[in-house]
Amino acid sequence: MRIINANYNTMILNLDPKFAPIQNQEEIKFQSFTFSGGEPHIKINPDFDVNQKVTITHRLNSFNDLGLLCITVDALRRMDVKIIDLFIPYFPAARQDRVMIPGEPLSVKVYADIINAMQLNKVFAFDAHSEVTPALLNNSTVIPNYTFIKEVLNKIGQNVKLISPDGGALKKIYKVSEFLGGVEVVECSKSRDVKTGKLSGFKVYEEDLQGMDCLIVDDICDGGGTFVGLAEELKKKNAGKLYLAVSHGIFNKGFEVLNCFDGIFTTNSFKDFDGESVQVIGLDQLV
Ligand SMILES: O=P(O)(O)OC[C@H]1O[C@@H](O)[C@H](O)[C@@H]1O
Repeated sequence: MRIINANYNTMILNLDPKFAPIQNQEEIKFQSFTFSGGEPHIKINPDFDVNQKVTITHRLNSFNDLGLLCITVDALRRMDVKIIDLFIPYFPAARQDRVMIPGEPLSVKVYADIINAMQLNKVFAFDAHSEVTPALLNNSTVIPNYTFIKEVLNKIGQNVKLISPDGGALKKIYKVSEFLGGVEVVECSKSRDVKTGKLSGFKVYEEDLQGMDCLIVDDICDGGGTFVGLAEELKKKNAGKLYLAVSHGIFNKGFEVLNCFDGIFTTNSFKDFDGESVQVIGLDQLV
């Protein structure tokens, strides 16, 4: 999947310069800062041809990040830039894609509505949690996790089974398997207590894994409970080495809780990692 279309001249505006997922493309210079009242501000260097397409790349992990994006698009429009694309590595609130109990928001729609109001040319999102995100977003393209998982297999070897943690992930994992030339998939399911939302159990739909190495593939690792629980079930079925590959690494409980894994892989879509127990495949290698 390529965000840059060779038919256009494209300038990149990396709102988080450390992130820089698109390489070898000319960048627009800017200064951004926060006013003492807390409002974000940006000054874009006008020294570029506004008839080119501008692709903004930005981690939208908070409403402050969204605020900076909104004023950036406004500034570009006022400079007369007509074609603006956006690359969102981790779509915010993508998991809040349904209202479970009255009183909750449909947060993913709130973010999508705000982005739609900017009337962007194209919006790219990396491995959005469910099909709800692209359904709500205008002109959107989801960049799948295929090349990420391919890179992971390049590191751990091809002789693994792909593990889908739950029914929701099944459609995606079969596409990954097809992309990788038919790597075998093991289907699993997880159940939650309806009232508390807590995980209550896992099923692995294979009798005996016979020492085979297993790679669990999912979009997000948050606390890690899903993967620790599933790892226990896989071990009960005689799995060999266990690996975990998640597109978006939140890891809010750290890596100690995940020490049942022989290797953990993620991207820098959500944050950067420094000397931690995870192997990071940067999005600059994947998009
Ligand atoms: O178990 P933790 O890591 O907290 O949550 C991650 C899981 O929760 C889901 O939304 C994700 O798709 C993943 O399956």
